[in-house]
Amino acid sequence: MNSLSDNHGTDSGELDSEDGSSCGINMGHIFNFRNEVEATHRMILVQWINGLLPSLCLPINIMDDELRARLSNGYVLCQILNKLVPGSVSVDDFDNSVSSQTENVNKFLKTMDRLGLPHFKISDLQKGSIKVVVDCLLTLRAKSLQNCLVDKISTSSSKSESPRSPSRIFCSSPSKEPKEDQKKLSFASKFQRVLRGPVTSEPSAAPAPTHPVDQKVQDVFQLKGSYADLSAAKISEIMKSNSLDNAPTQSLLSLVNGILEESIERKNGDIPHRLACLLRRVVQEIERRVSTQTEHLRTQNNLFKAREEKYQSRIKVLDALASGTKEESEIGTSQLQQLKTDKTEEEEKKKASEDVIRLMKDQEEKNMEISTLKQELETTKKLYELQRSQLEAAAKGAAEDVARMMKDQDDKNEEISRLKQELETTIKTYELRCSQLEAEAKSAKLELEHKSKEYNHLIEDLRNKEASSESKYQNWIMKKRQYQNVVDFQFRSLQQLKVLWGSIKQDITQGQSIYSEECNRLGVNLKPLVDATEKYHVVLAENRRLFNEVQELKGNIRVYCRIRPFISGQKEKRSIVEHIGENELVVANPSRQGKDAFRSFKFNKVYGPATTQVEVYSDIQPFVRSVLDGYNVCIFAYGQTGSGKTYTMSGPNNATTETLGVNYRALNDLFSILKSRTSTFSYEIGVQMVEIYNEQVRDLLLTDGSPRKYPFPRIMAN
Ligand SMILES: Nc1ncnc2c1ncn2[C@@H]1O[C@H](COP(=O)(O)OP(=O)(O)OP(=O)(O)O)[C@@H](O)[C@H]1O
Repeated sequence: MNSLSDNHGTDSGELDSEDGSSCGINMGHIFNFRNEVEATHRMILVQWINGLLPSLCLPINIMDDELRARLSNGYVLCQILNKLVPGSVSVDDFDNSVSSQTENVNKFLKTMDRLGLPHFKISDLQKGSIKVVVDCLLTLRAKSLQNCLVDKISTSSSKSESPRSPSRIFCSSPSKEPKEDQKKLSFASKFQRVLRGPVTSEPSAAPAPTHPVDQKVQDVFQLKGSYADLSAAKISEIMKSNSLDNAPTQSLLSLVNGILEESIERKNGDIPHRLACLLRRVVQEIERRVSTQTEHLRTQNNLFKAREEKYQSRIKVLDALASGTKEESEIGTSQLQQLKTDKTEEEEKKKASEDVIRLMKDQEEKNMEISTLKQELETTKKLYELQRSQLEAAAKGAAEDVARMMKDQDDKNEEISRLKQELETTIKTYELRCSQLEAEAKSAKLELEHKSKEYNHLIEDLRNKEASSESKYQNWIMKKRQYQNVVDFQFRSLQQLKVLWGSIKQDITQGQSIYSEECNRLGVNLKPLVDATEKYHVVLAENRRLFNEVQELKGNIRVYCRIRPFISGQKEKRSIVEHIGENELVVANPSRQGKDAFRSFKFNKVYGPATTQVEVYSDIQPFVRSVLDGYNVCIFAYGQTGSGKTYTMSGPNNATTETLGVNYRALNDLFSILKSRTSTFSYEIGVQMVEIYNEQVRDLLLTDGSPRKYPFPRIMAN
């Protein structure tokens, strides 16, 4: 790409597609086109900066990163402003520190803001879009070029403009040097007038150039000397013609740069009026071309976007069709292959047309083609508008179809995924169930085999049992016969027993009659015995009566006296017993003399110290029998302490059969006689034990809490 006009012609040719449905432009070409435009803008900017600051020597094909590096310190930006309006920005010596660079950039941006020019952000200069920076500087360039020309024109044509009129926007600080301050104000005024000037250039409607004038323009472009030497008539002739319209943009830029460089080299900043007019005309032409091409590029860009969207939608449709059923996939694949083939052919065609167009690039024919292309461009524009509307409608419909198909496809995919999940779940469940059933079948099979074996064993057992049952049956038959024989034998024996029982019964009957006869005979014999027994009881009662009468005759109250022996520790000398008789006891009274020195006492019987317990009880025993015959008997001992009462009645401690006292012996006799009379008499025996002490009678057997002292609640009297 050598110039803007070249781009214009080339791109217009490329955008002429065969029809709206199959345009042969790919996305890579669109991006290349954009990059080429941006590269062109960068080249214009670099040329402009190199013109202002020749010492920089920026390469014409500078890349974004390098341009960013050169501008990021802000020093170059401030230098550009100072070059356009000297002293507008105060810049210190170049300092590589970040703060100094940021300060320089801020100064530049503030100045741009004061001038009402578009500016960028510091971040754009550091890592953002360099395009924003380039556009800003190109705007500054365009403004400065156009309005400086206007200023020059107005300055040269009318020297009456007041130097005091400019705004004080650039006077950030009061200057101590009046001349310098006045100079700054003058340039600020010029710049402000520049900003107030027309921005858009008037479109050129010139007809095709005539050949002689074009030759003059070529001469101007190829001028090696000073532009100031150009005659006013020549410039006027160029201005009046439309030769500038057909001139290459690069040539126009070279013309402008040449005039500006010459003006700078002359250092007085003055540009002849005619050159200023020429410059303005050239700049207007350049701006018109830039504007036209920008609009054209925007249109093409939109067209490319529409076609891109269309292709994207078609690709999506084909992808959707490809992801559908197998047949649709094959059809979509074939269509996609066909489309790719078409695209390849179109690309080849496009490359071929590019080659043809490049070969047909001729500087002489280019001017003619531009006018033709303009008309074609208009036609193409209309066609493109029409196609775009059609494509937009088709794209909209296709987008809706695609959206609907995609939605359907999504629904189908969701349904398929859901069905797949259900199928997987069912398969897993089926497999699990199959495994369970297999396991159950295996276990059932094993169980059946086990049961079959058991049944076989049972059948074997049953067969064995059947055999044994048969043998048992035979045994039972044999036993039955044996039992039958036994029963027959027993029946015969029973018959014999019956016969025997009859004979025995007869014998018993005979025995009974004999027994009754004997009983009668015994009764007859027993009667004298009964009479004798009755007589015996009478005799016995008489005997008891006589016995008790004897006892009464002996005396109802009998007093016996027992003299105990000396016990260990007692001295025999001190005994007062002088004589012990059968019924008499004589004791001495040492306090008396004469016949009163001895006293004699009479008793039923007197027992001496050597008398045994048996001898004492022998005189008491008859009273025990009287008790059982119904007489009241009382036996009690009387005497002073230690005289031997307890010994006589109970016996000593650890008494033996020989030494037992009267009480034990009386009870033994009592129960003995009672036992002998059991067949004839019934007795009830009760026991009461009392104590008489200090004329108080106490019941010693009461344990129920009732008072022990006499009178007692119940005294059993037998
Ligand atoms: N006939 C006897 N032969 C041998 N020892 C006897 C005889 N009579 C009593 N004694 C002895 O004399 C002591 C006193 O006897 P015992 O306790 O019977 O007297 P007591 O009259 O019951 O006295 P208390 O009135 O004080 O109870 C006892 O040691 C007892 O063994």
